Amino acid sequence: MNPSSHSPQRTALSVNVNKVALLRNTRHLGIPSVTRAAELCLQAGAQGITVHPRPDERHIRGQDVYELAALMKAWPDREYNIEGNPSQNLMDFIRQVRPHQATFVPDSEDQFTSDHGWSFPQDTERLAPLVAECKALGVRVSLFMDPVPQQMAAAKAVGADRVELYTEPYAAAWGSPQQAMELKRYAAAAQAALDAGLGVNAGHDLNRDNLAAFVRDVPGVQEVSIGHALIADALELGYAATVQAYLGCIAQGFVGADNS
Ligand SMILES: CC(=O)[C@@H](O)[C@H](O)COP(=O)(O)O
Ligand SMILES: NCC(=O)COP(=O)(O)O
Repeated sequence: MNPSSHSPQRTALSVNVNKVALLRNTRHLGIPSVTRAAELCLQAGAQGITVHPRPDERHIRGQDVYELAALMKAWPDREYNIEGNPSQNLMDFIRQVRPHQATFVPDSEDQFTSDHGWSFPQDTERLAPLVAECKALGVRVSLFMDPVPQQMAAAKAVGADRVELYTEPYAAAWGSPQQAMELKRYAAAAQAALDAGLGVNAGHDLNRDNLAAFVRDVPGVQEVSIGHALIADALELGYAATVQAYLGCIAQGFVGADNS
């Protein structure tokens, strides 16, 4: 891999606070607070906050989306990223809140968790007007994608600014003999995205073990969104120490890529 292919900009960490809301929703007491969690992560240096308000509101609720939007106004140099399926509830939030980034994810209404990306050309006709609407609102669009290099030009053609590489297969292979092959697969997909003129985000099941190698070997990753493992770590370490640990993994990856 050619380290010079990396973006010189260090990968941004966007903390997904879904799982704080999941715990909060098991009582009617308002604790733990989603906005307080986000604020502590931003204070610790996270470059952004991500939410995935699913239609069943199993974790993030509409009110959380609006309260976080208000919080983010006090952090103008940080990014608010809202994920979801634009054929369900996502576009209403985008129109009202106008976050920095909308990440389109092809999940069904009752999906357990995200497990695949968009497919082109099948999804082109459906996505094109929704991507265009986001762009007209001044909202960057990222498309959740499997690491398939051949799909990246089509993601660009539909109007997307970035793709988010779905990293669960990499995370599942981490520490096994398949890890190196998976990293090559993601590196090829990222390079194809960069060659198509897209920015590259990544997320799903990234954690303190697998993050540094991903950032080191996959070119040009502008942003990782991390929720499940990071919030689990925060239960043990606290938000500040956890965010700093994840920022440390990113820094470690950049040093490994000779890119610090
Ligand atoms: C697109 C993606 O990978 C994340 O948004 C993930 O789906 C988190 O959602 P849950 O927290 O509901 O699993
Ligand atoms: N886009 C991925 C995300 O926001 C968090 O995914 P996970 O870390 O909860 O698997």
